[in-house]
Amino acid sequence: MSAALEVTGLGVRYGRTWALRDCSLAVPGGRVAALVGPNGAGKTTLMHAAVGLLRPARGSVRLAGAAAFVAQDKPLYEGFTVAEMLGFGRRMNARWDEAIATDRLEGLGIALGRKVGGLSGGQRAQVAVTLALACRPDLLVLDEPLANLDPLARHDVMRSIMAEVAGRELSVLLSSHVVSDLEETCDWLVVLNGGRLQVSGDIEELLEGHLVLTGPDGASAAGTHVVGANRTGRQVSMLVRGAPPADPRWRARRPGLEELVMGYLRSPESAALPGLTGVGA
Ligand SMILES: Nc1ncnc2c1ncn2[C@@H]1O[C@H](COP(=O)(O)OP(=O)(O)OP(=O)(O)O)[C@@H](O)[C@H]1O
Repeated sequence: MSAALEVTGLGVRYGRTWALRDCSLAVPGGRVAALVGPNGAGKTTLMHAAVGLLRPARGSVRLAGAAAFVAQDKPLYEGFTVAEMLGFGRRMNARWDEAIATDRLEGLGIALGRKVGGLSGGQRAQVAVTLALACRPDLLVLDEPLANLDPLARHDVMRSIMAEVAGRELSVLLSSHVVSDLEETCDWLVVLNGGRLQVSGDIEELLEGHLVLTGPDGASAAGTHVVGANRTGRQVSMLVRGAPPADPRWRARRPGLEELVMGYLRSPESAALPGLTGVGA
């Protein structure tokens, strides 16, 4: 399948400060891509550039179709009813599909007559996602859709997004600070750190292409690519890419998604991008 989103040599700056530099990535169609990184990494900036809300200083963005964007603060009119929000969406979007919106809200048990201001955080997130889906996007871009939601609501929102991806030709790019929320749902990982792209790839291939090694300080790491290392007393724990080193004192296991992300974020100079050995595109 061709790329749902292709970003080439992207550079964005606010005044004199570069928020994104030399960012190139491609998210294949039909994927749910997680965009993670610390505060100020450039996630919102990348999303804004992807959906055309800002013009990059350098590089280009290519989308396979139409994109819909849900901003971080889920802008909804407090005084409107849900039905009035749908009316607003209908008037603003030529591609609007009313049945998508009403069926989804009915399935979620959100009555059209409810005032937006009286909805819970989870219900507001669901209404915002519904408004975006009713525009029949090919790419749904969600900036921290799970922020301020309790664990149950986070799970419900992610599960409902998964159901949409399974039911139609849709790709999703969503940012989050809580990596554990993404593990079940996302199959593509993009890590940004300090305005630079560190990781872009298929999550399964990334996890299979890395190992966590633990062993005594002084064990040789020759023959492997070290992403980052942690020392506790005389023990060393390392995230490595590719084959394990020959030294038999190492114990090796596969990393979890959070360990992989943390390993890269702690070592901003490391990168796992298509074309590097041991990492799938
Ligand atoms: N409108 C703006 N004017 C000036 N600087 C900005 C503006 N928007 C973002 N920045 C800066 O650009 C950098 C990237 O910001 P961005 O909001 O894209 O990061 P983020 O990864 O989404 O952060 P967070 O996780 O905190 O939402 C930061 O250093 C931020 O201060």
